[in-house]
Parts: sequence; C-alpha cells; structure tokens
Amino acid sequence: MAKYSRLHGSVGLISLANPPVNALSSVVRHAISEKVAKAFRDPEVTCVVICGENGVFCGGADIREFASTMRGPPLVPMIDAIEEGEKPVVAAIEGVAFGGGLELALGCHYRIAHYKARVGLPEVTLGLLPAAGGTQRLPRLTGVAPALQLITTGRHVAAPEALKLGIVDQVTEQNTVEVAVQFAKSVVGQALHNRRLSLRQLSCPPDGLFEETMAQIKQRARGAVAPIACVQAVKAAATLPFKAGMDKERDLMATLFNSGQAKALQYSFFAQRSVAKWNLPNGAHSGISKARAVHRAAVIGLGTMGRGIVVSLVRAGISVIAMETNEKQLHTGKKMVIAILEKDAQKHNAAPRADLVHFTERLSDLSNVDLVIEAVYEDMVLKKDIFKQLSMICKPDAFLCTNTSALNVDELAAVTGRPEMVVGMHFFAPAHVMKLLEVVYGQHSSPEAVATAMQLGKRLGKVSVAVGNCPGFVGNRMMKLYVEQAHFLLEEGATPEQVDEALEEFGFAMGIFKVSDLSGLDVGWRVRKEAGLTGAGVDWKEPPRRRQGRRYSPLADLLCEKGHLGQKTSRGWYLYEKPGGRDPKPDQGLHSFLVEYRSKYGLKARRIDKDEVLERCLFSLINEGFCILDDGIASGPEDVDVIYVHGYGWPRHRGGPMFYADMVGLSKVLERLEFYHQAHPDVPYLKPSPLLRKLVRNGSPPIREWREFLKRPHSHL
Ligand SMILES: CC(C)(COP(=O)(O)OP(=O)(O)OC[C@H]1O[C@@H](n2cnc3c(N)ncnc32)[C@H](O)[C@@H]1OP(=O)(O)O)[C@@H](O)C(=O)NCCC(=O)NCCSC(=O)C[C@@H](O)CCCCCCCCCCCCC(=O)O
Repeated sequence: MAKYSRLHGSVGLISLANPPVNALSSVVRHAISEKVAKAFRDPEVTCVVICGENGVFCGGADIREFASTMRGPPLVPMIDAIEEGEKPVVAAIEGVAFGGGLELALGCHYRIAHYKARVGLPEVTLGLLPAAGGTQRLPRLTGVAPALQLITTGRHVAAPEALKLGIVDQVTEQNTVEVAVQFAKSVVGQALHNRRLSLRQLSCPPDGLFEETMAQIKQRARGAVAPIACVQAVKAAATLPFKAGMDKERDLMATLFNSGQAKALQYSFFAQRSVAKWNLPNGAHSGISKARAVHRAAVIGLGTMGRGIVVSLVRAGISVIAMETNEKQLHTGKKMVIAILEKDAQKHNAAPRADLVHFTERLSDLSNVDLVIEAVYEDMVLKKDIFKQLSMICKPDAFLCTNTSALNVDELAAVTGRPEMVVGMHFFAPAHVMKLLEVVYGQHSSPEAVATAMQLGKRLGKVSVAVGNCPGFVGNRMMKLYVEQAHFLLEEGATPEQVDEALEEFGFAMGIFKVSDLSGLDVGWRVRKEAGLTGAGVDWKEPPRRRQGRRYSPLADLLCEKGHLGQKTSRGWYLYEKPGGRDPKPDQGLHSFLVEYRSKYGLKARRIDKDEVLERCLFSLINEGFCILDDGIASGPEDVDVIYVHGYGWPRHRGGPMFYADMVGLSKVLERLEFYHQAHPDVPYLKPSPLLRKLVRNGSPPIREWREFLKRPHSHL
C-alpha cells in the first residue's frame, strides 16, 4: 500500500509501504495512483514528494506477481500520469530505487537521493527489460551510452555516481525526505516542461555504438536473450519518437516475459534467497540457530585455496593468522596475498589491509582464534593430524572448519575432542573470486557451528548453501558423473572439441575438457588414486576398462602418466602454445592417441551428435541431483541449482540442473535415462533415481512442489 499525508500545509507526501522492499505490487500501484490523483486534485497541495518507508524507496515491480496473470493498474500509465501532472513531484530516494522503482522516480520531475542510496535497472538479470519506460527515459537523461551500459548489464550505481550521470539532481547526507520536501517547495511555480523526460530530445549516439555493444553482448551472453532485447529497446529510444519507443519496449517485454529464460532467472533470484533459510535433518534451522561473531580467524595452508580464503577474510575486515609449514609456500603465499590486497587498495583508493594478516609457520600461534579453516591438500592422514593438534591448541569454543572438497567431515570431527564444533567450509577456486560456499554439516555439527559458517559466508560476500556430508558433497558428487560421461563419449568416438562445443552452446562458459585443462588433470588423478580407481590400490584382476565392478575410463590417467596435465604442461585434452598458456587448440597428437586407444580396446568409433552429448552429460548429473535430494544431502532443488549456477558455470538463464529437468519435462528425462541405462548397463548411475520415478508417477509436479515428495526431516534435538 501507500500512505498519504500533508506536510507544511502544501506538500503532499506519498510513502510506499510494502515491506521489506516496497515492491510495486498491484495493491501498491493502486494506492500510488489513487494518492497521486488525490494530491493533484487538492487545491491546497502545491507539490508532491514520493518516498518509501523503512529507509527503502522501492525494489521495483513485485517479481512474485510475474508468475500469475498481472492484475491492478499497470505501471506505465501510472508513471505517465505523474510526469504529466502540473504540480512538481520529487522522488526522495533512500536505500534502493531499482527497476520499476527507478522508473517511478524517472517519471517524477526531480530526484533527491541519500548519499548511501543505490539506483539501477536490474531487469536484465531477471530475463526482462525495464518496461515501465526505463529504456526510453534513462537514455534521455544520461545520454545513450551510459544508459545502454546500465540497462544491458543491470549494474546499479551509488548516489554519487548517479549524480555524475545526471540520474539524480541532488545527493544529501541529511534526512532525505525533509530535504526533498524543502526542495519541492522551492521549485513550485517553475516550468515543468523540460523536467518531463518523455519530451526531451536525445542527442545522436556515437557511430557504431549499438553494433559494437550488440557484438560484445552476443559474445558474452552465452545464449541469454534479455541483453539483446535491451539493446534493441535503447536503440528505439535513440531512433524513434517517445511513444513509438514505448511501443517497442512493450513488444520486446511481451516476448521476454513468458520466455523460459525469464522464468529461470526469476527462479534463480528466489532460489538464492531461499538457501539462506537453511534447515538440517535434525530439525535445526536458520530461524532458531544463532551464529557467533568471528573476530579472529586462521587459515592453514597457503596454496591456491588458502590464499584466496585469506584474501576473502581480510576483505571482510577479519583479522587472520595465515599458517603454512612449507617455507617456500609461505613466502610465495605471502607475496601473492599482499599483491592482491594492494591491488584492491589501489582500485578502491584506500590503504592496503595487509596489517590484518599475520603469517606464521607455527600452529601454536592459533591458540586464540575464533575459527580455523584448514586448506591443505586432499590427504586424509594429513588433515586428521592437523585436526588432532587443533583440538588441543585452539581455545575450547573455537570452530574447526575444513575446506575439503570431498573427504568425510565426520571422520575429521571424530579425531577432535569437539565434533560439534567441526563443519566443512568448501570454497571454490579462486576463493577470493568465486561466489559459492558449501557449508557441510556433519553428524555432530552443532546448529551454532552451521549458523556461524553460514553467517561468515554471507559476510565474505558468498552465496552459502548448507549441505550434508557424503563423498563430494553436492557439487563434486554430481560433477564426477558428468566428467565420467564426457570421458566415455571420447571412448565411443567423440573428440574433446565436440563435447565442449555442445556444452558451450548450451551456455557453459567453458566445456568440461577446457575446465579440466585449466584446473589440471592431476587434481582428479589424485582423487581417483585415493579412491583406489587407479595407481597402487587397483584390483588388476578386473578387465582394463572396469573398476570396482563397473565401467571405467582410464583415458585421463593415461594422459597424466604421460605428463599431460593441462595448461600448466602445455598439453592435456588440448594443446597450448607454452606451459601456462590459455588458448586451447585441437591437439592432433591427442586425436591419434584416442584412435590408438580405441583400437587397443576394440572400440568402434561412431558419430555422436550434440543431443547425445548433452543428454549423457547433463541427465546423469541431474539424476545424481535427484539421488542427493532423496538422500537428504540437499534440502531442496534450489540448493542444488544455486550450487551449480554459482560454483560450476551452469548458465544462469537455464536456472540450474534441477530447474532444467523441470523445463525439459521429468518424463522425458526419465525416458532418456532408461534408454541410456539399457544401452550402458555397466554404468549404474544412469539408472533413474527412485525420486525421479516417484515424481513422474505423481504427474511430474512443478519444481516448487518437489519438497512435498522428499522424505520429511525428523528432529534429533
Ligand atoms: C531490493 C534488494 C536490493 C534488497 O536486498 P536485501 O539484501 O536487503 O534483501 P533480500 O534480497 O533478501 O530481499 C528481501 C526480501 O524481499 C524480496 N524481494 C526483493 N525484491 C523483490 C521484488 N522486486 N519483488 C518481490 N520480492 C522482492 C526477496 O525475495 C526477499 O524475500 P524472501 O522472502 O525471498 O526472503 C534486493 O532484494 C533486490 O535486488 N531485489 C530485486 C530488485 C529487482 O530486480 N528489481 C526489478 C524488478 S522487475 C521490474 O521492476 C520490472 C519493471 O521494469 C517493469 C514492470 C512492468 C511490468 C509489465 C508487465 C508486462 C507484461 C507484458 C507481457 C504480457 C504478455 C502476455 O500477454 O502474457
């Protein structure tokens, strides 16, 4: 709703009141239209101020309403009526003015912003465009180039930048509403004609601007359509009269509005928020579990992961003890951490925060920290030794966390005298860049430990997802099968280029073989050795392409044995110009190796099309996602999807693997998995998961109803 009051006798004040973000629901739109008309009618009122309650102007249209038929007065005529009014209307912007909220402000004749406020048009991130005049009014205010940049990226800007761009007329550190009220009174009687953005003439954009922007967007959009529609809409603003531009904006929006991409991106928006409301099988949940403040943390191990974690902690203003026993690694790690922090400082024109880190070789220095994150390499024996020592050295209420990407958190907890204080904090490399954090709760992890790790993740700017303890947790457990299918496809006749091309066309930033070359083939090799799939622990009585009773491809092991570890050695699945090179080229040597390999094992190469690549790789991953839900390792499909979008390069405009399964149709996924399982009976994970079967039996309900089919968590509390 919106409230109306009269200030100083002549100022009509309209306050949007729809917590938490004053979204423009149909009730709010109705109330604004009514209150504006009332203020315009009232002869005592000479000017109007529009603001939002609770320190937020407006978070835009109510996204939840997009899922059903839109009701209530539409935004466009409401904003037009404000602009056409004969009394000056001033927007008093606090907190945020996003999307429809900024469009509402652009319909006002003036905008005053608090210096901490942010404004922007993030619709493109929801698969939409600003369709309440944003694509037509913003370019008329800022010029075409800045508007094009803001609208196609969804970037929001702080008030001082908004002032420079001309989006707001004044920035204040005082009470914004009071300043706006005084301002409104001061402009009463002045002509409004040139304050109406719809009447402004646009100056000519630089030559080639739209063509260049379109080319860049097509290259980086990975198949997303909304950024392209945004360019077309802004181009209409630059080339057509306002009314015709608005028609174009509406038509483009109508196409986007019902698209699968918009649905996927809006699902992603809510999924990201839903994972913050975690719950555990023992009944603990975010609503009742209190996090403890972390003032001092420690990181053990200064390899790539450890360094990134140290940087993330420092960026959040937490003091860190960075511990590493290897002198050379300590020296390199220190240099790299300081270099990143200095670069940060330069970027933000601030003093470097290196004083927050203390580098040490001694574990005993960790006695007084609130939380430790162990980030040494994946060796259970080494990790156990560290946890045993930590348990004796650290103060009794310190949390002990491991950055393991696959090992058993309970096994580590068991060697400590405080298993309830142990959780996994699985960061993704590089940890100071990647947004995802899997918080792994063990059998004994206390609600307080989980809450603290989740809260710390939030403070570090991560998207944190609480997951259960199993080999590989959620992300890597699913990934393993996806990678394995890709290797099987090579055995059957595909090349790395063919597989990667299909995955990149689907929208992944990088195909799986390019990813493997980037992270190094030895990473998986070490894991397979630990699991007894290659190296000393193998049962050689099995046929060569079978391990532990099922199909196995030794292709990657053979490359590792040849020293072809990916980018770092200039050869892997592709060829690079030099060690550390970044530009993958098809490798004729690898192709010949594949031919020899197939002939050695009597495998006949066949033509494999893109559909098969996608189905084999993605449906096996999705099937594992259903198993994970069935096992209670993830509490809902949103958890799995958020993990894949933020940690594994799954294209956001496809929502995530579970959302994609819903879009494709669960019965189709089931039917194709049955087909592939029949064709490959020696690959057990192609057997459709019981949960998938159950959902199909129950009429394939939409994803938002899947939780009803999951086993109910029960409380041990
Ligand atoms: C605002 C934020 C920055 C706040 O961040 P913060 O961290 O403080 O809080 P949270 O993110 O956790 O959010 C709190 C809470 O609020 C919910 N929420 C936030 N924003 C919205 C919203 N806009 N709508 C609904 N709910 C919202 C959030 O989910 C949380 O609740 P929960 O229960 O989940 O915990 C931050 O939240 C943020 O960035 N929000 C999104 C801002 C945004 O993207 N805004 C743009 C919205 S889209 C828009 O405005 C569109 C307009 O341009 C134009 C609309 C015109 C419509 C015309 C329709 C025409 C259709 C034509 C097609 C017809 C074809 C046919 O015939 O069918």
